[in-house]
Amino acid sequence: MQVPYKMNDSAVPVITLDGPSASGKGTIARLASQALGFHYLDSGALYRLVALAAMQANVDAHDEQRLADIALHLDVVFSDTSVWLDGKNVGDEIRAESCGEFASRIAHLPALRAGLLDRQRAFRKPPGLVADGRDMGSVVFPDAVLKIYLTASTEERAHRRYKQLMDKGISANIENLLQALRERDERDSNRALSPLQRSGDAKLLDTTCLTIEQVVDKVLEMYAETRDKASGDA
Ligand SMILES: Nc1ncnc2c1ncn2[C@@H]1O[C@H](COP(=O)(O)OP(=O)(O)OP(=O)(O)O)[C@@H](O)[C@H]1O
Ligand SMILES: Nc1ccn([C@H]2C[C@H](O)[C@@H](COP(=O)(O)O)O2)c(=O)n1
Repeated sequence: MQVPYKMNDSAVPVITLDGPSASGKGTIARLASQALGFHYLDSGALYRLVALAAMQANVDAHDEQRLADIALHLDVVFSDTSVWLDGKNVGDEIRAESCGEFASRIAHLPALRAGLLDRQRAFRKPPGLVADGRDMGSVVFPDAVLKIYLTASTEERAHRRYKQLMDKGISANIENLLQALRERDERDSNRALSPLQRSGDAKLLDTTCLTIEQVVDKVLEMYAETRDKASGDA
């Protein structure tokens, strides 16, 4: 397990991107982190890894103690191109819709979320971090210098996911994807703990009509404005 950066965490800038499924959080967070030379945290991947490990061990979605135990003891390595669980490349397996669905069904459990907290915070290392998920700005990094709520219409998100699956040679049906996205949004937004919601201090970025490049530019612009303001205030 990684050792959290302890000296003065608050000196390490964090940009958070929270939002619904298939809004583009992962794509944008990764590209923005590369542009800034920052570290990148895909928090959804951690929930998916717990889901995958649980499915492989036939753990019930209601067995909070065992799921929390899995979360605490995940043997995971992130590389630039993939994710390794117990020494096995599971990059494709965790991206499966079934894995995302199971992750969403277990993500409401308090002990599981608590079990992933330190692991997520350990990604905060100099020179900075871009983190994407559902509760990055509200719970995991409440002192982030820039919080963005990234979204797009449900239809556009379903279209993006459809194209993503087709490009990978996985057959999909747009109506089923729409339905699955609506159910996932509903579940992620209505749980009691750390629900997906735009917090008051998060900037809204609706990407429905924007290209990936335009969204990345917007995020970098917002970060530059935040830094300019901070140096003006100092
Ligand atoms: N602005 C955009 N315009 C067009 N396509 C986009 C845009 N942003 C992202 N995409 C595409 O949409 C798909 C979904 O993006 P991505 O996987 O980054 O979403 P996500 O929010 O991280 O999803 P999840 O929460 O399910 O992990 C990808 O194929 C990505 O290339
Ligand atoms: N910060 C997070 C990240 C993810 N989850 C849960 C809810 C999602 O539906 C699921 C999969 O995430 P994705 O890879 O689609 O971003 O994991 C969460 O509760 N909190």
